[in-house]
Amino acid sequence: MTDSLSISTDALTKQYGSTTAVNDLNLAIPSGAIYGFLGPNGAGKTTTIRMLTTLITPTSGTAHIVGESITDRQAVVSHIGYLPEEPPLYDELTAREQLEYHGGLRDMNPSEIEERIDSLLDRFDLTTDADNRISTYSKGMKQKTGLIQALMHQPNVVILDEPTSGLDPRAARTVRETIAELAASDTTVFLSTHILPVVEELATEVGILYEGELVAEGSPDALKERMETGEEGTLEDVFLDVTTDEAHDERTTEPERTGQPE
Ligand SMILES: Nc1ncnc2c1ncn2[C@@H]1O[C@H](COP(=O)(O)OP(=O)(O)OP(=O)(O)O)[C@@H](O)[C@H]1O
Repeated sequence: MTDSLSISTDALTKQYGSTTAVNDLNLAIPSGAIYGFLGPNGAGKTTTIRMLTTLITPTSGTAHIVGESITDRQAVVSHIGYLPEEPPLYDELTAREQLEYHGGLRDMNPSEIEERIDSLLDRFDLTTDADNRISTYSKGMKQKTGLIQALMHQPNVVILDEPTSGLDPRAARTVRETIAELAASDTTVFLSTHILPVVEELATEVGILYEGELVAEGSPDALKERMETGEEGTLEDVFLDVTTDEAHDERTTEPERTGQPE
């Protein structure tokens, strides 16, 4: 069952002491989806991503990436490309060296490494700076290098945390186009961002997390319809509607009400 899904979680939960950062999360994301993962600050998005990328262990529950359990770090890591909020880069290297090093870690062959680096540097307008040290880069240039690093080994699942953060409008557009192309070639994109218009434009499915729980899920259109935001409604309206304590209280009492006659 989980084999047909790119990302699946079953009652995934993470507690830090008395704080439940992620509570009983169930996701079923098919291959080629662009899944917009939303939630206010502290909702549990990064914690979820860190579990999916095997960086932290769940307190309970399970998760699979392309059918591989997150308990099998090596298998999972071979399927994913991950861009965290702060890209993991060595400041003393140049972007080209960093990417060559990463390609080696990913067991890519040298000619494939050079080919992918050249084409991605070109796509993200980084060719002229590729042989300068990362320590001299702007935030946006580091972000682009991190993104190339996440994509260069052509993973099945790409997990992006605020991928357009710090990018100028042209670079941000390139990132959006790249995300759409990845999905068109059946790569699954798990996209966490606070920039809701990007999600509205790209996502096939959206999940909204609030206080560690998934409080709404569906296509952007379906969510807007369900929330009766009206024709002018946006994903932001849906987001603001479901991420309040009042909405949360209503939801938790809802099961008792649904069985009652009107
Ligand atoms: N290492 C940790 N130790 C203790 N508590 C933590 C730790 N990491 C996260 N938390 C707590 O878990 C909850 C979820 O945090 P998380 O970073 O996953 O949220 P987020 O949705 O990614 O937020 P943001 O949008 O601000 O990045 C918060 O209450 C946070 O304080």
